[in-house]
Amino acid sequence: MNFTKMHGLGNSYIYINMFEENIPEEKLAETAIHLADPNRGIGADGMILIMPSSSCAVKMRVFNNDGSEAKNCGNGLRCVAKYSFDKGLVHQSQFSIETLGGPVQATVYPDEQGMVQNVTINMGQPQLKRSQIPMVGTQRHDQVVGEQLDISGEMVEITAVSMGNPHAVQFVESIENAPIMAHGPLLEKHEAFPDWVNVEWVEVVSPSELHFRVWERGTGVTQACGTGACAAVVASVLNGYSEQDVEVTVHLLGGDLTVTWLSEGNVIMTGPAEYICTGAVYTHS
Ligand SMILES: N[C@H](CCC[C@H](N)C(=O)O)C(=O)O
Repeated sequence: MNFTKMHGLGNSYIYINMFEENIPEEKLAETAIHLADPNRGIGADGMILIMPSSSCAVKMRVFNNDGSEAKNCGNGLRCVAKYSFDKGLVHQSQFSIETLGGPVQATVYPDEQGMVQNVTINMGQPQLKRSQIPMVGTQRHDQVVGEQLDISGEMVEITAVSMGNPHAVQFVESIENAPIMAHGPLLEKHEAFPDWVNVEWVEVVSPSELHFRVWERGTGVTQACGTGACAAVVASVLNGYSEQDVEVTVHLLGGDLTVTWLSEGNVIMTGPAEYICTGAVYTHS
């Protein structure tokens, strides 16, 4: 089976062009685990399928390296957009991409050689209701902003945002001291999140500049999380650290994204998308 490995700020996935390849539905999870395995496969944060769509130009499906499927992936969307334009799956520089979390709008910026370096994705509106995260619990408010959560006897304060996939954002004084390895796994599978959750820590530099780290659901620590960066900016506005219609630079481990939460509702994310390699991989029959 042919593949293309790509990354967005070091968040890498094995991309399969399903216009040319086929993986049976019941084999998708195990194939993602195999391809992402650095010892027995290729090595990446997961697998992303680029598929025909009946409603958009192309469709994206995302699988973490534990085989779980996610409804959205910001770094993946930028790479899907680049691949689709470069390989002629689409012929305009603006087009729609179907995700399990709903359609998004991509804009690619080809350079003089016609190759795409940067991509903007209109991610649509964040979901903020407790039931939309989803999050369970007996709290009164329908939005989860600065809510206390008990993780093995330690209280943390989280703001929950869905970008099609769930995120729990914490604001910390110093990103360097964020307890990522200690708290990440505990929060990822916390009973308050029936579908588990992506966990982010944010240090506010200014209303237009954030430091960001992430423990991803189904993967663990990654270099970058595009939907997480969007969730972090939305949470920063909800907590009064930033404002809508202000372009925020988010410093992730793997590099920077710019994110704006427009007052009309949509979240706009811009950043790079890069090829690593292409090849053929042996898959178990
Ligand atoms: N781990 C995520 C999927 C990948 C999202 C991330 N890599 C991004 O760039 O948004 C989840 O289970 O919701």
